[in-house]
Amino acid sequence: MNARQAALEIISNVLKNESYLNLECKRVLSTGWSVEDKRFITALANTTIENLFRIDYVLRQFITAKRVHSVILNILRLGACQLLFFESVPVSAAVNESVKLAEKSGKRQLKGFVNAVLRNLSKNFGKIQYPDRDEDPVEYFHVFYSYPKWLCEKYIREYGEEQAEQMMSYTGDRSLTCVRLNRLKSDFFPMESLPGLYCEDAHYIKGMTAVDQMPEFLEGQVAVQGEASQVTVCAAGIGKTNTVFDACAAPGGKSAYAAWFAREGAVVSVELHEHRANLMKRTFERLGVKNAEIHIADASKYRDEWREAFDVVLADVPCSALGLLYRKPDIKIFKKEEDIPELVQIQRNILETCSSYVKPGGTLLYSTCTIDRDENEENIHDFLKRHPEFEEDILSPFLPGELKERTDTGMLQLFPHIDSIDGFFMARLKRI
Ligand SMILES: C[S@@+](CC[C@H](N)C(=O)[O-])C[C@H]1O[C@@H](n2cnc3c(N)ncnc32)[C@H](O)[C@@H]1O
Repeated sequence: MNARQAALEIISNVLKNESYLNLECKRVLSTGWSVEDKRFITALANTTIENLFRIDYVLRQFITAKRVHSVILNILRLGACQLLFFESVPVSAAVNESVKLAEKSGKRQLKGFVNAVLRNLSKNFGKIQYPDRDEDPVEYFHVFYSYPKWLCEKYIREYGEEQAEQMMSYTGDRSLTCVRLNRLKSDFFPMESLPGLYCEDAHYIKGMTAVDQMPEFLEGQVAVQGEASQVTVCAAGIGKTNTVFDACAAPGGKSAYAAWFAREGAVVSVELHEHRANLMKRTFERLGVKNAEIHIADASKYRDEWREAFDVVLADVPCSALGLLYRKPDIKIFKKEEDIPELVQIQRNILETCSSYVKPGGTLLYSTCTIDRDENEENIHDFLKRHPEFEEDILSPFLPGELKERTDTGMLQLFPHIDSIDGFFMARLKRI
């Protein structure tokens, strides 16, 4: 298998099975590729998925056939992606390798078609038409930034055109991976890195294609954890002897960090799905977490044994993950507007149940990795209206570094294009 065949397998599986792009990349890249190949395959698969609506829009200007076989369409998508976004790939390589890919995929008879479409595209770059931005900004954003129309409408409505465009055009630096120093195993960061933007324990490693193969990862000195997720745990203000309840805990990133803060206390980590709870068990073993106990359970179902038992309750609820779109572009393709009301209901049920586990005087930290007012601020307003025993607790004393300046309330919405980290939301509530 060559690099383009690998990219074809990745995007075909993602688009056909709605499987996660990062997991498909990991699976296909797990065997015998050079570092250069890994980088190229990852970049090609990611860029194609990230720009899928735009690539399809451009291709439609060069395809006259009514229907195109799915394998050929995916080959054309990869070819067009190289022509549009990969300056380092010569036009001849993008076209010829796509033609070869058609043959290798058993579609010899369509080699001429692939050649004609891509050659035509390469000769007519200047004539590619995009929707008119002034006439139809939603259509323009949808095509140009490859965002689903419902989300373009929502962000323009809620944030205005200028900020919506900044949100959609942000890509971050894909060569950096954020990891956390695991102080349970090491007092100093064991490898070359760039410092975190806000958190003391956050470090960025450059150009690493498989962090989970590094000895420092396998030995548990570092944990792969985005900086926004680390900020969320800091925002909970967990003390050394605290008892902590983590309602939606797998794969265990926040629980493991909480276990360090509460190193003379205890953590209860609840997860609905057994296979994800197993991932968390392995995370804890690797990181040397000994004070966290795993329960496979539905956090929205009340358990009397946990009533008013915890100093800190983390409710890092399942969400639409819109704050991760800049680095997980497959979410843009598959997330539907209709998914949100159901998520809101799940989030409210979990928040409702888990709030009763907070001791009087204790803290409830609600968080999501999304930018959606219904799942974030609206859930908190609804909760506070019905629970006078809770009040917003000012976040800034608990936030690291410059984030202290980002809010003067108990809530904070982070934005990738403003804060250069994932678009998390957090709300800190105190039980009176
Ligand atoms: C956003 S992820 C949590 C990430 C985790 N807190 C971390 O930092 O690694 C949400 C998790 O909640 C789990 N989940 C979904 N519904 C749940 C429920 N009703 N009770 C408990 N866990 C649930 C999902 O399986 C998923 O693992």
